[in-house]
Amino acid sequence: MVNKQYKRKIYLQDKPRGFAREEMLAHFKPRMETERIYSADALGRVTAEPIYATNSMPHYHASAMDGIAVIAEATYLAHEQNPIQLKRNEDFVYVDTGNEVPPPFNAVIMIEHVEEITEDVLEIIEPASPWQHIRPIGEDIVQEEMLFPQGHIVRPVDIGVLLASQSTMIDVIKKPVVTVIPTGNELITPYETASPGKLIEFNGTVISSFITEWGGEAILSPIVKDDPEKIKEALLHAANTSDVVVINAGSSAGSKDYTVHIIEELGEVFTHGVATRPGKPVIIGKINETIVIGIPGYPVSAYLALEWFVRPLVCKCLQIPEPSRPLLKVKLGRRIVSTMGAEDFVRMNIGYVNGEFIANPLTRAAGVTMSLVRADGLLVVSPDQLGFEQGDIVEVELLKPVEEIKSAIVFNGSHDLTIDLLTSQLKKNHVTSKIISSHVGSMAGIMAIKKGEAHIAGIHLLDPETKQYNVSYVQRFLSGADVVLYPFLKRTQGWFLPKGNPLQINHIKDIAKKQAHFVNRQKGAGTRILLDLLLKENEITPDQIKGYQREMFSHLSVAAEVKGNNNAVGLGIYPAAKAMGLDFIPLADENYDLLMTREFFESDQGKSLIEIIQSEQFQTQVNQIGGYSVIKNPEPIYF
Ligand SMILES: Nc1nc2c(c(=O)[nH]1)N[C@H]1C(S)=C(S)[C@@H](COP(=O)(O)OP(=O)(O)OC[C@H]3O[C@@H](n4cnc5c(N)ncnc54)[C@H](O)[C@@H]3O)O[C@H]1N2
Ligand code: MOO
Repeated sequence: MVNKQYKRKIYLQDKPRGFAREEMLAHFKPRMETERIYSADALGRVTAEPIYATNSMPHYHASAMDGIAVIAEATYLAHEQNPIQLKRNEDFVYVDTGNEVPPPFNAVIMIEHVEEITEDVLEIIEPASPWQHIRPIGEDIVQEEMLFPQGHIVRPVDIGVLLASQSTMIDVIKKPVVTVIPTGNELITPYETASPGKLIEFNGTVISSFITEWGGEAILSPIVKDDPEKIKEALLHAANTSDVVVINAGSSAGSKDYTVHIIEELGEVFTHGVATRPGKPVIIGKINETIVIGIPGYPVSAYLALEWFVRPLVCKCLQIPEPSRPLLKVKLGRRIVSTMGAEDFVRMNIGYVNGEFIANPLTRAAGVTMSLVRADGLLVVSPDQLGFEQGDIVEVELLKPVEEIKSAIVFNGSHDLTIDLLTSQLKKNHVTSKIISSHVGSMAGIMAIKKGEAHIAGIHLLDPETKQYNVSYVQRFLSGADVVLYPFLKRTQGWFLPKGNPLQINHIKDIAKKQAHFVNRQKGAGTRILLDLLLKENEITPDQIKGYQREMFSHLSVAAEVKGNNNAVGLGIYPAAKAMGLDFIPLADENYDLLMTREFFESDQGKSLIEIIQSEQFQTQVNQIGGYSVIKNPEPIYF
């Protein structure tokens, strides 16, 4: 059968997110079904009815101590001058904690308060009051007492109470069924071999995991190809078997983005496009009584849209309020620009430096999943705002616990593989410590220290005049600041070449001559400064270097780029070349040092870091990488 032609839809709406959500919720009539389940399996489930205790706890009078059960009235005359003797089985019985206190006994005396005359005769010198050290029936739970109202989310302690009172089965709200359909001709499973143009399908599993975490029952459909008939079939089946359907990708304006037309054909579409960045191309519609949501393919957009639109539906089904995140006031380390008319969601790194929470935006690219892994918070810029200035105090939604953010060491500047080793060693020695690093290049690292945004910066900046590393830069840019330069590593810089060096590059002049594709680093990176110096020394201008304008942000990304292109060449450190299996021609040894605020250097965290750096274990690990040597017990340089 020939597929019906669907016209490419180019103009998306810019509907306010709140409006789209309310409109969607108004259309959604949850099934309100309940089910009876074992209390032992009820973790995280929502009670459908008030729950009453089936039995009391304790369900008999129980001794609260190890000792003897007595009749209180028979002990009243006991005192130091008038010890009373008690006969076993007549006046007392031995009881342990939790044993029944049998009638007619009505009090317990702790074993350490009795004197043993013989095994069967004891003496006491203090009276017991009625019911002392006894847990009476129902002390904890009384039969028929209401344990939980309806709408209660069952926690581990709640399960204890349910079982203790023999309320072994309870009625809970049925989990809403959410079917997740990943679409796209280009998608393969993570277990297949990847090749250019083939994308690994992971959104489906992430989306399903979110739904499970929120209390829904996720059904992940197999990948559906960009074929209108196949999509229609999958949507119809899902709509018939679910409360909510999430269809991923194909939501935008691409030539194969049919989803919106198909939903329109099978039901109705309320929204196509919301006024948010990212996350704009969202589709919201309905097939019969099932809400269908098309969420954008880009992972960050997808997960945000899922939280905006699918979570409210799950919560509505479960009749629970939507949780909100804690907020934290932070100072902005950088200016944030936002588009007028759209709500902006900016992933933020937050550091606690010099007693202040400083937040900096992470990449805004919607395809960078690591940004969500790394983000400490989310800054929401409302549609009527053009953004914020550096230094503004703003409120961010927290994605991580504030204690974790507060105890993190903020590392900035140039990236080095040994920093990852340092991070893991620190984590091993001090479980509560961690290093969060953003790789912005040496110069930006110096600036971050200057602005109070980082505790440490890794720097390797060659002064073209003195041919010395780092010191003159710190003097120039941080004069008067209370900082310490800790000499850390010597590492080998050199040319990155595809295996076998196909273009036979042996010198910087060869790069220009042979028109090799050079993979450059960003301005301010130490490696870039080295390159610019080499160009100058050899009287080569940047326009003679192909690829000079395009900048990468780390040694590893340069190496990855060189690996993929036989005409490419890059400049960087040996371990990155080794990691990617490239050829490497050494050029120079450089100093990679750690610039720290003096406050951090002298703090306990600073001291443990230095201790790790100077440990034999760490130095052996670093030597094993190759191309490195850690400087042993250097003199810190104060400015
Ligand atoms: N001309 C225009 N192009 C695009 C627009 C636009 O307004 N005009 N919007 C852009 C925005 S914003 C987004 S977001 C995306 C949304 O695209 P789709 O929802 O149609 O998704 P695809 O194009 O199929 O995929 C985009 C991208 O997402 C990743 N992806 C998709 N599915 C999965 C999956 N199951 N697992 C993991 N990753 C997935 C993948 O990287 C795709 O390349 O459109 C822009 N274009
Ligand atoms: O709106 Mo898209 O969802 O930026 O990535």
